[in-house]
Amino acid sequence: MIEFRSVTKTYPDGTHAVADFDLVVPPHRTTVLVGSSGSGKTTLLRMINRMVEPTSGSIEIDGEPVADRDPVKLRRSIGYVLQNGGLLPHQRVIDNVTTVLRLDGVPKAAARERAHEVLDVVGLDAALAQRYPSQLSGGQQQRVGVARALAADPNILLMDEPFGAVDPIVRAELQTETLRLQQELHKTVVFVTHDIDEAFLLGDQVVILEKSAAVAQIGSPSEIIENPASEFVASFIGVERGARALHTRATDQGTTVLVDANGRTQGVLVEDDR
Ligand SMILES: Nc1ncnc2c1ncn2[C@@H]1O[C@H](COP(=O)(O)OP(=O)(O)OP(=O)(O)O)[C@@H](O)[C@H]1O
Repeated sequence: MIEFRSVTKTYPDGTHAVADFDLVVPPHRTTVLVGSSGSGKTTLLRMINRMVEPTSGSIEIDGEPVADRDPVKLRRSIGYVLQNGGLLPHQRVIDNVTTVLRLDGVPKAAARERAHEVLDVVGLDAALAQRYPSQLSGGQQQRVGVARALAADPNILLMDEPFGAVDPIVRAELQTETLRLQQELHKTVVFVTHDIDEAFLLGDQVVILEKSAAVAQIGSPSEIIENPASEFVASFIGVERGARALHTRATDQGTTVLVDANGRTQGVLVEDDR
């Protein structure tokens, strides 16, 4: 479990990135922080692994303040995936993936074996291990980024807009892959995005943020869609737009279909006991 208690972050230039933030991140689930640009998502994420220090308040992992941990060891114990993969361009894929293991003192052969294992887990062909990052597609680079984050088998995985830089088709593929991985691995994932559809797809718990990381609503996707806490949330999740605003329409065949705000039929209404 990760817990934020009354956390604030004011950058030296006076920007209030985070003001009095509280959150419990449950273990083995995916928590998604979603909000517009500048709402403080990245700052929150980076305070978990001490890449950013809070101005006040505390962050605890399983009851222990991260401030009491050695920052370097803490960082190595937490998986971190960045938007552009964050891969070292002059190192082959295999060496990118083994970096943290080697720093942790794992012998070379064992580290390589583990790297091949995680590359397989994220669905990458073993032949790609010898390539340099620039010889991979954007989607493949992101998979390597995930493999590298998983190599040391951390309990916690931080993902900062990991699919922001790939095209919509690859993005959808990587999202599906993330859901599959999480069903297998049950990590405690904190995922940052500005895309509400991605948040609803991946999040067990979704945290909608306004300016300075003010919490607009926390809940499961169903809870938020069924009961938006404010006008801001309703508008942010697009209650009146697209696929979130479904209307029933009777067809000539006597069935009832659901039609979205653009007039496109999205499905058939089926009565059942669920
Ligand atoms: N090192 C810094 N120095 C000063 N201000 C900063 C620094 N890093 C971030 N900020 C400011 O803090 C606020 C929150 O930034 P942050 O990157 O956490 O937001 P975000 O929600 O992740 O945004 P985005 O989606 O654009 O990445 C912004 O106003 C930003 O300009």
